[in-house]
Amino acid sequence: PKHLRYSEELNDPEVLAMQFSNILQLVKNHKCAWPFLKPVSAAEVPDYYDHIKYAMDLKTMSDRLKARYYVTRHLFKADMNRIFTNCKIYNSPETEYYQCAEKLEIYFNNKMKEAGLME
Ligand SMILES: COc1cccc2onc(N)c12
Repeated sequence: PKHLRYSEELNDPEVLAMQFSNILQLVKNHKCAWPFLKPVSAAEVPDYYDHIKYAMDLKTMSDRLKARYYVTRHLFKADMNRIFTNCKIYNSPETEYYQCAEKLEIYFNNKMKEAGLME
């Protein structure tokens, strides 16, 4: 029956890539995604890379997706969560950046749950 997700389909890299692509597109289109669309500029934020050793952004994630890097949901989640944790390390809670990270994280987790990728 269609509702049964056979093991190979759950882990099929092609199926996962499609799901990650759909979720990544939705996240990029969220109104709170704007601070995270591209790498933080060292020119605009000179001390950023003194604080943040493992930077991540949504453009880099798109490049990694295209390069077939995301072969498991753990790898995809790890990069997305890095975006949120970096933002909460560098920015204080009352900033728009921090509050965008919180809202985008809730949205991301809901989309992952809807796709059955959050167990
Ligand atoms: C344009 O994004 C930024 C500008 C300035 C500081 C920042 O911390 N985290 C960010 N995404 C960020």
